[in-house]
Amino acid sequence: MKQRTQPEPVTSALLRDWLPEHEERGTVLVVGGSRRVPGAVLLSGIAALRTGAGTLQMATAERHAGGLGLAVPEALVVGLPEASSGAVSRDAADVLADFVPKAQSLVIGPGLTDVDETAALLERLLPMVAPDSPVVLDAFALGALGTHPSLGDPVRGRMVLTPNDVEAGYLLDAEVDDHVSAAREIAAKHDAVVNLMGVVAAPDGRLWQDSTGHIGLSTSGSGDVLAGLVGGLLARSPDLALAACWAGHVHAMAGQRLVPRTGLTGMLARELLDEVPQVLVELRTR
Ligand SMILES: NC(=O)C1=CN([C@@H]2O[C@H](COP(=O)(O)OP(=O)(O)OC[C@H]3O[C@@H](n4cnc5c(N)ncnc54)[C@H](O)[C@@H]3O)[C@@H](O)[C@H]2O)[C@@H](O)CC1
Ligand SMILES: Nc1ncnc2c1ncn2[C@@H]1O[C@H](COP(=O)(O)OP(=O)(O)O)[C@@H](O)[C@H]1O
Repeated sequence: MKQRTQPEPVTSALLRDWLPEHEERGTVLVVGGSRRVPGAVLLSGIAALRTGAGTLQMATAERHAGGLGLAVPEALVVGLPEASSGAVSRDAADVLADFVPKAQSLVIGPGLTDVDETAALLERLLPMVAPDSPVVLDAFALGALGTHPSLGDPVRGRMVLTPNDVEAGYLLDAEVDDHVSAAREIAAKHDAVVNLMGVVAAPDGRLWQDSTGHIGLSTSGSGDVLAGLVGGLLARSPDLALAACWAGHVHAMAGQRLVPRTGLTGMLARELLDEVPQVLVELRTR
């Protein structure tokens, strides 16, 4: 396929034709959280429910699993062993072996906080993923992939990466000077669809740029919400580029609408979760 030089703009019209109509809603498994950042996996999990997960499973450090279950009664929660650092331990793979192969889409990374434990965990988890299930990698899962690129081999062609600029730097092992070329390089290097700050790149050269969005989206937890939005869409349609463009657009539209109302607060991430359904309704009916 001829490589695009200029990204195609993401528009509501383009996306509306893409919105996955079939309501087959699968199971989304979110793996994340830690002693230090227990809420990240919750933000991703609720976001996945908002965009399409029929069944949500959240796997996180044992000490927080009960609280998650109360916060999201619709979800199944899995308690995972912790490493001494408080991060989810690589031994969590023993517990997750019962869940990973059955998930229609997976989101791994939000709230994981130790790159060595995360890399060792991914090394065992990714080969377990069902052959046609896509995987969203975010946060420390991206740092792990950046330092050990071969971790992605078992799911090559089935990954969506949602890096921020720091994570993109690890994935490239270089400075990020512009989002278009960085997204394109990461997509080619890791054979993955990438959503980097509103630029979506596919390994086959397709490229989109979303002019929506707002600086206010750069706030704690916002990336966890984005990763969950992608995971929920992937439970409805295995089209990686669709999920990355749609999730990014909904995330950006919600942020653009919220910031004037809420200001640049540090609680935008949870407000995004409540804004998403309204944005989806609007996009469908435009
Ligand atoms: N208040 C916070 O700091 C929050 C942090 N969150 C989560 O907490 C975790 C840590 O986030 P921070 O922003 O503090 O992370 P850092 O600012 O320490 O690092 C940012 C990213 O760089 C990469 N990285 C850092 N050190 C690395 C290393 N030694 N080798 C390879 N890659 C490395 C990781 O992918 C990491 O996600 C992430 O899972 C993130 O999702 C968010 O969920 C929300 C709240
Ligand atoms: N200035 C911006 N314009 C548009 N989108 C943004 C902007 N800042 C952040 N975002 C979006 O929000 C996401 C999360 O931002 P980030 O600062 O990485 O939050 P987190 O620390 O939770 O990962 C980014 O991946 C990007 O999609």
